[in-house]
Amino acid sequence: MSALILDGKTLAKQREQMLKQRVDKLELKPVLATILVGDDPASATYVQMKVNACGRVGMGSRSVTLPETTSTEELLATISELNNDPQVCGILLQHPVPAQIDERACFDAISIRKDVDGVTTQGFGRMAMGEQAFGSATPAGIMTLLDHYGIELAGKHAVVVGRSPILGKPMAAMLLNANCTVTVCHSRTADLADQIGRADIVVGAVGKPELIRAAWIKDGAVVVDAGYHPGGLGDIEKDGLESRVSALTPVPGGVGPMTINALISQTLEAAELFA
Ligand SMILES: NC(=O)C1=CN([C@@H]2O[C@H](COP(=O)(O)OP(=O)(O)OC[C@H]3O[C@@H](n4cnc5c(N)ncnc54)[C@H](OP(=O)(O)O)[C@@H]3O)[C@@H](O)[C@H]2O)C=CC1
Ligand SMILES: Nc1nc(=O)c2c([nH]1)NC[C@@H]1CN(c3ccc(C(=O)N[C@@H](CCC(=O)O)C(=O)O)cc3)C=[N+]21
Repeated sequence: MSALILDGKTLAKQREQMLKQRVDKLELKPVLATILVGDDPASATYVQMKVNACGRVGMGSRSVTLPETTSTEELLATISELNNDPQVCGILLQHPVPAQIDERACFDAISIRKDVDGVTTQGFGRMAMGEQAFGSATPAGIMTLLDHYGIELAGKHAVVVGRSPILGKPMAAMLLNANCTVTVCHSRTADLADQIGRADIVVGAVGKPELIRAAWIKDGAVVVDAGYHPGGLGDIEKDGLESRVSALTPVPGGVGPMTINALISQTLEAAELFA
């Protein structure tokens, strides 16, 4: 057996063609506002990738950059301006923000209609309850990828490793909504290897290079790796996996491009729904 490669890079490109056609039909071009606080080079690169993706599908973007010393109040004021700007359809606040800022308060200040990155408490709650909401971009992108490749979810045991507000937790809720039986593991999980060994679907969202060992994963599983570390390593060790699992996301070229695609796709939806 050779694993099906869940090629997010190619799927994101295909979906951009469709998005472009939808953008071209709109009278006003949708604008995504990006907010980058501080000067972390990796964050700046990610934000630039999002801005570039907007450009490729014909959407506009507005990049706000704030200094490392920004206070919560200053960031809240910026968000409030963007909430009130009728040209702006979506707001992305790049995580993480500097430590002096109350990130949760700032995420939650984003208008629910403009929360195209799915970071607000209200958006999370609505998504978890199955109401209309924009999902958190990374797990939403993963769900689109799994759906595109026809990966069956109902009745499957999914093990999500990580419970962060924008990745692990919403991922677990989305898989639950798709009728998986979901286990969520985290840093206090006592028997990670055993939990992973029971998974039909494994999602690595830990942020530690190859913490999840290939040997823990059972034959035929679906392996989704959200991690990305220097040297092209993910959160999941891939040695020997390709010949014995049923499907696998590459790193890079798997989850990352789908995250960006989910963000711009939800920005367009916001424009179509609310502009
Ligand atoms: N491709 C993409 O678009 C994106 C990729 N990422 C990547 O995904 C990964 C996770 O990101 P993010 O969720 O933001 O990270 P966080 O650091 O916010 O969360 C990491 C999670 O992993 C858990 N964890 C840490 N150590 C262990 C351990 N030894 N055993 C089990 N669980 C552990 C933590 O548990 P606890 O809660 O107990 O502390 C926490 O819930 C990173 O590699 C990041 O780069 C992130 C966002 C987008
Ligand atoms: N509010 C918020 N929302 C986010 O969605 C968010 C965030 N903050 N903070 C940081 C993480 C990280 N993130 C990535 C997006 C794309 C790639 C991506 O496309 N990576 C390429 C590789 C890129 C390269 O080569 O450097 C790939 O995996 O193929 C990676 C990581 C979104 N994040």
